[in-house]
Amino acid sequence: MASPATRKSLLKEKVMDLMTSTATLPLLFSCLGIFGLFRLLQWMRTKAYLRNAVVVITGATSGLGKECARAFHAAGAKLVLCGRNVEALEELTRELMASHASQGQTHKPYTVIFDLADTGATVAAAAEILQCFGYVDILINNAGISYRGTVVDTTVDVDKRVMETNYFGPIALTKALLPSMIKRRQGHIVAISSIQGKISIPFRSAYAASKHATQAFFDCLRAEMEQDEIQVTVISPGYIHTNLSVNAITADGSRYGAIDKNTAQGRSPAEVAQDVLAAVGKKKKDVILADLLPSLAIYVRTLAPELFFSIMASRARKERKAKNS
Ligand SMILES: NC(=O)C1=CN([C@@H]2O[C@H](COP(=O)(O)OP(=O)(O)OC[C@H]3O[C@@H](n4cnc5c(N)ncnc54)[C@H](OP(=O)(O)O)[C@@H]3O)[C@@H](O)[C@H]2O)C=CC1
Ligand SMILES: CCCCCCCCCCCCCCCC(=O)OCC(=O)COP(=O)(O)O
Repeated sequence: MASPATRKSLLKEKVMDLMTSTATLPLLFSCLGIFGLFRLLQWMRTKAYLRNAVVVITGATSGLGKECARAFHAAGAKLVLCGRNVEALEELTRELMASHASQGQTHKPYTVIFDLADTGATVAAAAEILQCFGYVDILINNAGISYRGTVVDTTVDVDKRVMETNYFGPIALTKALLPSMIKRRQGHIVAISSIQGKISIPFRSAYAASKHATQAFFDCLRAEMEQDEIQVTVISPGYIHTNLSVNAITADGSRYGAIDKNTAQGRSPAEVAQDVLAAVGKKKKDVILADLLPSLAIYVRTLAPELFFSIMASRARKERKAKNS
């Protein structure tokens, strides 16, 4: 019997033979060529899909929404920027018009001002949005607020406020824009959810519930819309370095007002916006944009729920202890 060293060198020889044989090399180059060609075609299709597309972005005044506005504008999209803060949207419009980030033609964005927590205003805003370019190709439901608090201390009004902004607002806007998309047999709805739309962590009940509801709603919509050729993409990011925690509301409805360590250490919103652009361009259905641990946590929640629940309970104990000490 050959020694391990001899076996290793025999194997190496065989691999080298195979690699350099007249049949393998052309096959290898053909595979690489086909892969390269496939990537090139995919890149060209993505570019064509986004160029001149009418893209509506909610929550464009800050954080991820603002970065999505920059990314989609540079990709040549026709933007409708939505938010509550007129000055912030006007400033962003000026910045985009002055920017030279795109190599191709860019378009002057429209702005539509409304509060997503007000369903009537949201439905009226949809009509205004449709008037901007006459139709909508891509709606990015990005606006949202977070929350921090214990279930027992939190008033139902706070739960409702979070649900209004993160769930009822986006679904009202989606429902108001869908008929025109269906008529054109063309459209793409994007929901910016969260890892917390897949798993629930302690002291985030209202936020996690709103994001789970978002995931469920848009999963149903995707199935229903297939026959009308409307695309639905749900994107679930991990922590992003934005003002989300600063703007979060607490158990009594007051502003949290601080940037959390996890948020501060989160990904840059510009980077995440590039991932959103790529996911939309490739018409992905469900995308997780997070590190290994949160991604693993989703599998643990499904495959070993008891383990996940005990990890969360211990997390709750630790956080409570840290707060009380
Ligand atoms: N940051 C993170 O760690 C993560 C964020 N996300 C999600 O990303 C999305 C964007 O959040 P992010 O950029 O981080 O946070 P920001 O707080 O920076 O941005 C939130 C945006 O939502 C808008 N908004 C909030 N409430 C309303 C409302 N009632 N009506 C209209 N617009 C409103 C804000 O507008 P205004 O300026 O008027 O307040 C702002 O433009 C959210 O859906 C969030 O859940 C998901 C995972 C992680
Ligand atoms: C044996 C292996 C066990 C592995 C399981 C590990 C479980 C680790 C838990 C990880 C929890 C990750 C939570 C991530 C939360 C997140 O990314 O949220 C994104 C947000 O939406 C942030 O909003 P917030 O307001 O909470 O800042």
